[in-house]
Amino acid sequence: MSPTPTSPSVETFDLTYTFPDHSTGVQNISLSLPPRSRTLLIGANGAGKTTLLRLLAGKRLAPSGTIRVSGVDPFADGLEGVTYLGLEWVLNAIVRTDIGVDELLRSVGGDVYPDRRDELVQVLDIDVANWRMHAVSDGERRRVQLAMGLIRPWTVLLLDEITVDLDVWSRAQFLGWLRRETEIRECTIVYATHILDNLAGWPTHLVHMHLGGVKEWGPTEVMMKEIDKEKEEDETIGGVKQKGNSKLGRLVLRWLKDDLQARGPRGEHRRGPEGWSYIQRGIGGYGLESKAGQNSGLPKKE
Ligand SMILES: Nc1ncnc2c1ncn2[C@@H]1O[C@H](COP(=O)(O)OP(=O)(O)OP(=O)(O)O)[C@@H](O)[C@H]1O
Repeated sequence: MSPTPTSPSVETFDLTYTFPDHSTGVQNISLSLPPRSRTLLIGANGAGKTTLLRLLAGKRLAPSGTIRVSGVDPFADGLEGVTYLGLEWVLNAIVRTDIGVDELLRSVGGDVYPDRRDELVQVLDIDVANWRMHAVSDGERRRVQLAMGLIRPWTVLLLDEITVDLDVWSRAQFLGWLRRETEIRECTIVYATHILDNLAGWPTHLVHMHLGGVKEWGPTEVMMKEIDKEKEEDETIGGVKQKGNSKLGRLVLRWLKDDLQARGPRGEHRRGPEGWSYIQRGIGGYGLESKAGQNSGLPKKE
């Protein structure tokens, strides 16, 4: 018999995951995100956000005792109520076929939860009567997909950036709806995103990931303290003056800049007495040096 889920908290205990090719996906992650929290996972490309979300969703096997979602192991117990919306869900072929939105929403429980269906249709501005899925824009298709994924009431929602196609207004409406969900019922959200528009004031918690680990995490107001004290600076990044960014935006830019400096350039080439060598700078191979450059199309010894 599967255990009875408790309140929707998300916890990891010194969680480390190694891919089948022996590279490290995430390492030594300990988090405790309370029920009704809205957590943003922040980190550069390759920091480990998707890997962590997939582990939380029970889609990858974590070492026993390292994850508890609503008090149970999501892989072993296949917890009801956990919704994971990520790339594989977005790529589902059905949403490109000649099918009407009404039929599609019915197929995922629209008639069982009519109030939620109507609310999502309104928030996401979906034309149920006229849209056919083979003839809608990318953003329109994404809105229908979001409605499909969210109609059934979830207790833990794991979102891997899937709002990229939404226009700014629709995304703001959608984020507001997610926020209300955590305010009116017992549910929890973990959201990995690079897009910080309209997110100021949204997250209750921030998790900063770097090279598969969590560098820092905690309630947003604690994490923002450092930036709250500062005067807005005119920092220039990529030749553009960064005036006007939200405090959250400034904090994240600083984190990513520090992370990049700490990691160093990818695949740095170094020329030694025996020719070019290649310094691997990934999670699994940080700082390891090999002679890959000699046979790999990298610059050759002159
Ligand atoms: N199936 C896999 N096998 C081996 N390594 C993988 C696999 N999937 C991802 N990785 C590696 O694990 C690391 C973390 O990847 P992950 O997709 O979790 O990053 P991310 O933070 O979600 O990045 P992004 O912001 O680009 O989506 C990367 O270095 C990636 O190359």
